[in-house]
Amino acid sequence: MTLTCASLIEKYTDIWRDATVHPFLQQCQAGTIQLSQFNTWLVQDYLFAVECARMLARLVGVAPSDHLDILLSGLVSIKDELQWFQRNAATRNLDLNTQPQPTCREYCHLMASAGQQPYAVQAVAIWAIEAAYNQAWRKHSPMPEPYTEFGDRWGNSNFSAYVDELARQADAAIAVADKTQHQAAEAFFLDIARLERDFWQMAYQG
Ligand SMILES: Cc1ncc(C[n+]2csc(CCO)c2C)c(N)n1
Repeated sequence: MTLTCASLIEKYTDIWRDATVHPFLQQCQAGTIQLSQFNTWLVQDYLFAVECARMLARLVGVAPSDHLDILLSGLVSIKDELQWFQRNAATRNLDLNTQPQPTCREYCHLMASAGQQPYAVQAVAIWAIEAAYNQAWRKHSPMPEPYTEFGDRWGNSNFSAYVDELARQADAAIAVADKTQHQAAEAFFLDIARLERDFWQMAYQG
């Protein structure tokens, strides 16, 4: 089977479901999530997003020029998103100057390590990270207040279109990559799916 972003989701249906369906999200939707659980997620996801911005910036350094437009639009969104996290944390009196928990730290290390990979592998990895979030929030939408803005941020159709573009670019890069790169891309996909599940679980444990 030709390796594509869609084929990875198809091959690993159960793993992908566990990455995108979790009691944390279900209880946000039911309005029963505890404040400490939600706040843990918010702070740790901010720390994660900072490292994701660095990963995306490294990708800009190695991407073919016709892939830059999409990647740069992602960087602009992250700029906005980091400020949004900061505003949200201030409203909730949360300190963003916090240590990452082990799962967050492991995920950040994985993103840093992607920098040593060829462009095609990095392109699959960034797609998987963004696609997991897009699908997770979409699968649990609509979110009631006060979580509506969170669901809208990552479940909205503009963000879905961005994720589709990332998949298209990753597919184009992987189509001309060798077997070693295919294997590395698949390994990153699996690590990302596992860490997405663990990240929800980390927040759930408060
Ligand atoms: C655990 C976790 N996984 C994926 C994302 C998705 N994501 C990472 S940075 C960013 C900003 C705009 O592209 C988005 C949406 C996340 N936030 N947290």
